[in-house]
Amino acid sequence: MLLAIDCGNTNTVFSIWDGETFLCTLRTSTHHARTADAYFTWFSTLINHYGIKTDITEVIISSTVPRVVWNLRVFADRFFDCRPMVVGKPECLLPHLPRVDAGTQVGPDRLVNTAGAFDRHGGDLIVVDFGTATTFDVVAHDGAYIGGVIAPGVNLSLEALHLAAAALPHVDISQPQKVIGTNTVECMQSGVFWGYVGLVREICARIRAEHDRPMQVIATGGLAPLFEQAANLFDVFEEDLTMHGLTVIHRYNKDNS
Ligand SMILES: Nc1ncnc2c1ncn2[C@@H]1O[C@H](COP(=O)(O)OP(=O)(O)O)[C@@H](O)[C@H]1O
Ligand SMILES: CC(C)(COP(=O)(O)O)[C@@H](O)C(=O)NCCC(=O)O
Ligand SMILES: [K+]
Repeated sequence: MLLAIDCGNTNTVFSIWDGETFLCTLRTSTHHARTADAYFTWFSTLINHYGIKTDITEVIISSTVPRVVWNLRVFADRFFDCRPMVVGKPECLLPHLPRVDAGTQVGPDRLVNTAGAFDRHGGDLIVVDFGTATTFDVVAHDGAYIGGVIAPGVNLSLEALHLAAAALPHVDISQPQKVIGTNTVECMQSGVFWGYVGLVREICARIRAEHDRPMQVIATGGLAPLFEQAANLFDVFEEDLTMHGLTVIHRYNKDNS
């Protein structure tokens, strides 16, 4: 069995893949100081709690936070007796090489999303991932990542208002009923929510105009469903896209090693 680990700047997600389905998905906050032993204590507690029978022999990691990789490597080595594949490292092959400026480091999560989306939908895609940042990954007709857009994340934008302005409270995102807010919280939610709808629409339209081939928009990330309900922004929402991409890259490496 494969343990796929997707470490974002806010959360780290672990999924167990038995070759056909994900047996479970577990989420913890990202902390670079968390030790391999701490990961295992947390992981084994939840696995036992859910009564999941696991036989993990392989691990693949994608991390947007370079500092956590060392402890995750120790975790894989100590508890599953394996050397993990780490996306972005030279020894981890990609089905399609990114076409970007020389020397550019593409976020591994974006390479993984590209692989996952191409496997399911073929090429000419915009993958929108609502994480700490909101990323738009452009997938060419042949499956290569060819660039994209990085925008501040939804919660980051709300938090920035709170941190920078003394009178603005911490607010959770939700879809306001109206655009014109009649209290501070509604005004903030309106600015971020409807501002975001506009951001996604405009960026996708401009990518489409530059790309000059028809494109599908695939959305992923915890907050995507909120926007899916509000406006016709995406063709598909796939919660497990990043995890699927990790299984695709893992299989590609097995087949080509
Ligand atoms: N289902 C959800 N509902 C509401 N907020 C969520 C949900 N999933 C994630 N978030 C929030 O969205 C932001 C991005 O989370 P996540 O997608 O885990 O980011 P990353 O991949 O960058 O770690 C965080 O602020 C997180 O708390
Ligand atoms: C843009 C990101 C911060 C998004 O990370 P996330 O929101 O998933 O935590 C990450 O993909 C990253 O660090 N990228 C490196 C720069 C690039 O992709 O061009
Ligand atoms: K992500």
